[in-house]
Amino acid sequence: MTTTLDGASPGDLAIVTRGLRKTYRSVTGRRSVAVQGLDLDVPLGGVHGFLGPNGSGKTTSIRMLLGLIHADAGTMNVLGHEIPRQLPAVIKRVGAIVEQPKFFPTISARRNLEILAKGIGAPERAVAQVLEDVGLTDRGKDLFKTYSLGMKQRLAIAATLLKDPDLLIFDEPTNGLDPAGIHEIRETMRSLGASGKTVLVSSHILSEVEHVADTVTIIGRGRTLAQGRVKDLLDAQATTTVRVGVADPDGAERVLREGGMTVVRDGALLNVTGVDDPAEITRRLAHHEHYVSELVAQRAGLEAFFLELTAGEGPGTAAGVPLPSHAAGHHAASPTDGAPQPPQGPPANPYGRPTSTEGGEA
Ligand SMILES: Nc1ncnc2c1ncn2[C@@H]1O[C@H](COP(=O)(O)OP(=O)(O)OP(=O)(O)O)[C@@H](O)[C@H]1O
Repeated sequence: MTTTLDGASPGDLAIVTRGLRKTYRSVTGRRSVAVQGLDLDVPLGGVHGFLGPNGSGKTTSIRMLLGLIHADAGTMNVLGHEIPRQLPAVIKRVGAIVEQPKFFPTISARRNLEILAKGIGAPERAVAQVLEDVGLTDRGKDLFKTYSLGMKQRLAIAATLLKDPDLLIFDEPTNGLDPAGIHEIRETMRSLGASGKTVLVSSHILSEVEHVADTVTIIGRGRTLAQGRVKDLLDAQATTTVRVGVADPDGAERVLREGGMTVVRDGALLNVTGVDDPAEITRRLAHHEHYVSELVAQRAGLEAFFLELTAGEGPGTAAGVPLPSHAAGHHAASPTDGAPQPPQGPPANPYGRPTSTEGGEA
């Protein structure tokens, strides 16, 4: 199924892929489809989350977009240029962190950037600017080896900014960081998106996308499951749980069940689903002389939506799941190969790693 960002015209999009496909072949000759018909629409400006379980094809897709590996089929367009044919014309406008960049540990962060700037032909004045962009101006003189992991990652982002790119692509940029480091990177991504750049950030961490991204593409098994504005995807969720506190939870539970609602007990509290309007709960309980002391409607988060969408979409599964009718979307390079595989049962852990990652391009 194809989902595209609602109302977006090609001129509004930083990245467009259609039917993108990549198969890997393992050393034993086994083929596995890493990306199977990915449709990706990334709007210009802002942060776009590229969300999927481990092994769902995010890195492979990004590598194809950056011309690091070949696609088997499909089309890619980055900033209006056909990839890979017109890659040389656009690559200067793209900054990416796909693997950890190497810095010299015993020289300062600033000096590292100066060396890099010289190497890529960026003006020297860009160094001060990018240090400021990632909030490292005050620590620029410090040796790289004294940096925390979060600061190292921010320096990596600063390096991608030297060319003043329009499009930034970060593959799992917060991996391995502690909460403070994650916070730093999120802030940096948000401010880059707010400054008008397009940031594509891949993640298997739902809260990352929920907190940072304006729009999101959710993938499973190398295919687009849903795309859209994060807010729209959340707003469209039907499942609302209402948390209810009453003096007599047993009696209230009975009354609500008789009314066709689903009730799950949480100690003295009741978690109620299966009701369109929470007011219906208070009405029904009051009618039976149960008076509500607490009532909180809790919308399921992106996490619940993601788990619902990707159920049965663990590595290797070809089965699809229905998309929400509103689903729309948008944005992203060493992989292997494969042919379509028959649907398999849902994995015990939707975030489980694939059992085999060996292989090369088919
Ligand atoms: N070089 C390779 N050779 C063979 N198979 C590969 C290779 N690279 C990736 N794969 C397989 O392709 C599938 C997609 O992997 P990919 O790394 O693109 O997913 P991902 O969504 O980025 O996962 P993660 O979040 O774990 O990084 C996986 O099943 C993976 O094992």
